[in-house]
Parts: sequence; structure tokens; C-alpha cells
Amino acid sequence: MTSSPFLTRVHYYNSPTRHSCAYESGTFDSPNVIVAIGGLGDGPHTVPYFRDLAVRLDSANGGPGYSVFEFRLKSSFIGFGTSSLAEDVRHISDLVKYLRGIGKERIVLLGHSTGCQDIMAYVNDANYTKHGIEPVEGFILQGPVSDREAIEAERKDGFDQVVADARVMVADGRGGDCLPQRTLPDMLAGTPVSAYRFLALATKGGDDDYFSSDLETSVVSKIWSSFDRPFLVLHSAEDEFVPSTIDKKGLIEGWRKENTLMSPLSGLIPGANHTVDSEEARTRTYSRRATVPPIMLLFSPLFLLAAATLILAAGLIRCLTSPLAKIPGPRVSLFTSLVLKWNELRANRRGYIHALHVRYGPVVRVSPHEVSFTSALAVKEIYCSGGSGYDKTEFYDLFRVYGRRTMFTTLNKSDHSKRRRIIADRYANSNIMRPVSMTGIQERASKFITKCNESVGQSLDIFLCTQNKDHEEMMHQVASDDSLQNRLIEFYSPTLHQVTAKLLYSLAKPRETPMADEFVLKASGQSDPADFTLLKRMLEKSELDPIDYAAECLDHMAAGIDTTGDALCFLMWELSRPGSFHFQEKLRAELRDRAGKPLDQLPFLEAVVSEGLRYFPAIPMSLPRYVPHGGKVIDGYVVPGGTVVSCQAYSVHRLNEDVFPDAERFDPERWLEPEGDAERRRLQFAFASGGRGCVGKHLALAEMKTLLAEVYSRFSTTVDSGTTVADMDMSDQLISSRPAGQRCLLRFEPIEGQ
Ligand code: HEM
Repeated sequence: MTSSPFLTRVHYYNSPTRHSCAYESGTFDSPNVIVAIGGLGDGPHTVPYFRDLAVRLDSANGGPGYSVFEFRLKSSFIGFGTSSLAEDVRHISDLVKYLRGIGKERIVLLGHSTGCQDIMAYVNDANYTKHGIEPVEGFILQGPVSDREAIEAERKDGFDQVVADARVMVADGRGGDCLPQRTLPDMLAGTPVSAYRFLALATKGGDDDYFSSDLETSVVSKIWSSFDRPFLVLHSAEDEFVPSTIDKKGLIEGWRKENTLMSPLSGLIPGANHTVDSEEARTRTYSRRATVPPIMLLFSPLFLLAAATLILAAGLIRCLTSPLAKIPGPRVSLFTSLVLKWNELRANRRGYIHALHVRYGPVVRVSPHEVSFTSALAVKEIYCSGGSGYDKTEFYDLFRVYGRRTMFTTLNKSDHSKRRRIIADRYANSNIMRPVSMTGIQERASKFITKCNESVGQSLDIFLCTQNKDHEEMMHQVASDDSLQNRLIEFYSPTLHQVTAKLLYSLAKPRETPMADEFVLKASGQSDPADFTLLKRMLEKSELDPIDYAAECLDHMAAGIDTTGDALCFLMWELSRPGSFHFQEKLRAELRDRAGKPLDQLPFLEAVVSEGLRYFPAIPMSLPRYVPHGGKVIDGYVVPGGTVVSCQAYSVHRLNEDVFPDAERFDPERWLEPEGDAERRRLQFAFASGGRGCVGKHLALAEMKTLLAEVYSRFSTTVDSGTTVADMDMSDQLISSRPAGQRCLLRFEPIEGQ
């Protein structure tokens, strides 16, 4: 089969390896992908079983529906001698980024031979953070052979001298120069090999030395504990590159002890050589790993019972001994996340978590892998440590636009900071305060005032209210979409989502914003946009493609509409209630007495906005982050690496009574008290905190203050009887909340003399 012709689809993508591209075989349109990485001397299509795997995984052949990608790295073929693992990692990550961009969802890296070393470097902590490596869903290591031990097995005379020479060359800054061919071990001969790569491959502690049998326990522990995703390790039982004195099975067992994420199917492939050439060995491996348990066993009730009991017992033990067992929370959250998910589907995640905090205190376990916090200490640790806090979780994949990651949806720090450095300038306070921006804000506020004037004697729905009919429809699509359940099911269970897609479509539609898409795609296609725009800045400072520009713009449009609009809507509703009339009066008096003063010199207006954002934060829900490898102590609790942790503004603002006394009362006056000012500001979490906090904060504040000043210097407002308190309950979306009734009817009464 391996010599017969086969179909492959060629993908050109932005690779640092010149003229490189990736080749896809198998189920082309599947969201599931295996990226296959060969060993020393390999390149695309040199490892025959990769192709075989693609055929077996193809849904057309009854497989689970994966495609297999092979590609050329700089280290492919004879390039390995002058390349490095670090370089490979960056190239693999570039391919993974490309695959994410074309909508691939589940990406597994499969390393064969030194491809396994590439994987080890990929999961290595330092590389993730330093180079902004794109995470994947899992790893398979086949033939994790120690190059050092293979080289030592055929050790030639003069080996120590080559090592010594290579060390001198590296120390002299000539690590990139190649060693004389005649000095190289047979395994490497025929390939130019630099001094640096030689040491990496052939010496203890070299970059590639991950799998040797003589590594110290602490080194082994460090290496294998760095996996934070599931991984499978398969050694070939008859691997010709592993000296016969080495106990391959024992090695795998030792590695398994270091990380519970290693698949239980890890082990030896019976009868297999290094490249698994035997058809029989492949079939056995494939059927064990992809279709276990054997079909006959499935029919045995005894087997089923035993398996279910074992799984249940193992699960129970794991939950009960989990470090999160010590964290307060409902017992059920130790075993399952179903209660949390059920509340999410009912648009009540925030409400559910808040109730847990009220009951259990500032630290609560909300699911077996997730903890929520409310203290200032936790906010600082999770969102500000190291500048921008911990990395975001895959939850943010739900917000990807056109399959692309925007500044908001980048997960790791380095990708994020690159994008943020370009974009932040547009939203700096000095830019927002420039006449060109303020005039735009003022114009939109004036249009709103026209609407208020037109509504006098009737009610006006301020939940969605713009001057332009087309804009109104477009904004409506963005702000009122009902895709919550559809998107949650797609996130938690892509298979269920696929199977029930048609049914779901009629019950809970996917997010569809065709008017906004058209608007943004058209606008972002401009070659010479206005100077002050985000698009202009991106065109000047980045080399993204037009879809990325469009995705970033649409993201900002949605961020601006959903948030500032909802915050104003809730705040004006609260000010219009009888219990808040005196705040309206006080605000009006300040606007009258200090007419003509800049808006940032109006303390009561400032206090009203701050209290509005405290009481009704437009993004009141959890902002999930991963605890970094090695774990952290947060608010006095030890939390293991990989745990999802978060704070939700709603609870942070209402459960710190020492800073916000009588927190359930709407009271702008609290912000005028000089005492406790610093503590209040520290706990103001409406715009989040740290380097990933809201980039549009100054714009949002300018818009809110301008609109409130325009409205309350001209009108008094009351709630129309058509809007009830229940209409204004918070209905939780993914991270934002909106009025449950999706409307807010107010009545505008002109002030005498206006
Ligand atoms: C009252 C209004 C607003 C509130 C309460 C708000 C709140 C927030 C919060 C809490 C975050 C952090 C989200 C997270 O970590 O998951 C955020 C991020 C962001 N916001 Fe806002 N926002 C508002 C207005 C705006 C406006 C007007 C824009 C721009 C037009 C904007 C653009 C963004 C962007 C691009 C991010 C991502 C920042 C990053 O990841 O570096 N926001 N916002």
C-alpha cells in the first residue's frame, strides 16, 4: 500500500522555511488534525506509516475522521544537522497557528523518533512563554529514542575528542560551523552537522537529551511533568536504535509516574521496529489504540460491569484526593461540572457562582477543575502577576472571529503583547480626548438627545436605540444574538453539536451577524483609512492579512456595543427608579453649576459612572485563566498548575463589604468618601485589571460621561410601567450580561428652561 499513489492537499502558509508548505491527507474537511513530525533525515512522506495512518483515520474508511498533515521544516532531510529543536518548535507552532486560522479545532502533534524530541521541546515551559507557542489538544510520541544512547552504542575512537572540539567551537562563538565529516559517528555521517547540534544530540544534558535511561530522577520529573495536555507514548518493542540493555517498558512506566495525563494505552508496540514497518504491528497498534476495547469484550456484561466499576472507582479516588478537595465548595463540584454547565445553559452562571460565594466565602470550587475567587489579593495574582497575569483558557476560542485570534482571544502572553503594543495607542486617553474623537462621541450623544426629544410624552426603549435605521438593525444583530446555548454546546461537545446541528439550529441559533460582517469586511478593505482609525494603525504597524484586520475590527465593534450600551442602559434605568431620584437631582445640579467644565472635573458624574460600573458591570462574569505549570498559592490556597481560576466582577464588587459597605445598595456617594479611595479603585474590576484589562476603557468612560451629561442636563427620567424589575434582571451570556427582557422603556421629561 505504501508505494501506491495517494491524494494530498497542499497548503501554502506563512512559514519561516522558504518555499515550504504543508501536505494534508485523509479526511480533508475534518476539524480534527494530526500534525506528523518525522525524525532525523525525514521530510514529508518519508515515514510510510504516517500515510497509512491517514488512510485508517479517514472517515471514508470508517475511521474517526482526522486528516494528517506533513510538512517541511528547516531541519527536514539533511537540514537537521544545522538546525535546532527551538527552531523546529517555532516552525511547528506557525503551522498550528495556520491550522487554527483555517478552522481546525482538535490538533494533535505526532512525533516519530526525533520528532518526539520536538514535542518535548514544544511542551517545555520556557518555549511556550518565550516564543508564544500555539497550544494543541494532545501529543503522541512514537519511537522516543535517545539519540545520545544510539550514538554511544556505536561509539567510534576519538569520540571524546570530537566532543571536546565541538565544545571549544561553541565557546568561541562558532557553534554554527560544521564538524569534519570523518569525525562524525556513522549515524550522522553524510550530513553537515554543526558543533552546537552535535552537542545537543550526542552529549548528556544536550538540548535533545530527553529520553536517555540514565537521566537523574529530578530531571525526568521536570521533563515529564511539563505536559499539561493528554499524551500517548509508544516505544517500538524491536526498535533497532535502542540498545538491547535498555528496558523500554520500564522507562515508560517511570515517565508515567510523573504525569497522570499520560494515556493508559501507552506502552510497547509488539513486533515493531523503529519505523513500524510491519503491517501486523501497525494493525495491532491501531486497533488497540483507536478501537479498544475488542469488539467481543463489548458484548460481555461482566466486562462492562467491571470496567464501569473500575472507571467509577478510579474517578472517585482521583476526585477525593485532588488538591482542590481542600477548597470550600459544594460536594458535587468535586465530582462533576454538570451543575455549573446546566446553569451556564440557563444563562445563570454568574448568579450560580455568586450564590456559592455567598455561602462558601471568597474562594469557591465551582467544578472539579475550576475555582472562583473574590478578594483583591486574588485579582492581583490572577490578572496582574507578571504584568498581564495568567494565560487565558480555550474558553476564549468561543470568541474567535472568522476563525482568527484577535487581541482579545489570544491565549498566551507573548502573542497578546505583540498585538496589544500595536493597538493600545489608538485607545490611549490622549487620543480619545483629541477633538476628532470627542466630536464623534458628542455627535452620537446629540443624535440620542434627538431621539429623547422625539419620545417626549411616550416611552423610549434605550436598550437598543440608534439614530440610523440600518445601524439599528446591525447593532441589534450584534447585541441581541441568541446563540448562547448553541455556542456552549459546540464548545463543550463538538460531536454532540455536529450530530444535533439541525435540531439545535431551530432551538438555539449559532451567532450570525451578516450586516456587521459585511460592514466590517467592506470597511477593512480600504487601502487608505482615516488617520485616527484602528485600521490605519494596523496597516502601518503589522503584517496581518485583511481577514485579521476585519476580525480585529469586528471584535472591537462588538466589545464597544455590548458593553458601553448595556452599562448605560442598566445605569440609566437605576437612576430612573424612585429610590435614585435624589441622585439624578444631584447630578443635574452639578451639571448646571459647573456648566462648561471638562467632564473629568465633575466629581459626582464620575461617582455615578463608577457606581454604575460597580453595581452593573457590563462584563460581570468569570474571566477564566490557567494556573501556570508548577501551581500557585492564591488567596492562601495551593492551586495546581492547569486549574482554571477566575474572578467575576459581580461578586468582587458585592462581596467585599469592608471596601464597599452595604454593597447591595446603589450609592454613588460612596465614591466621594476620601477614606478607602485606593481600596475601592483596586477592587473596581469592571474593566478587569492588568495588561489584559479593557483597552477601550477611556473610550467607554468618555462615551458614558458625555451621554449622561447630555441627558441629565436636559431631562429627568422615569421608568415606564411597561418595564418591570424582572425585565431588568441580568441574563448571563458568555461573559457579559444583558437585561433579561431585552428592552428598557424610559420616559424623558424635559427640564424647564431647556
Ligand atoms: C463599559 C464598557 C466596557 C466594559 C465594562 C469593558 C470591560 C472589559 C473587560 C472586563 C475586559 C477583559 C476581558 C477578559 O479578560 O476576558 C475587556 C477587554 C477588552 N475590551 Fe472592553 N469594556 C468596555 C468597553 C470597551 C470598548 C468601548 C472597547 C473598544 C471599542 C473595548 C474593547 C476591548 C478589547 C479589545 C478588549 C481585549 C483587551 C485585551 O485582551 O488586551 N471595550 N473589556
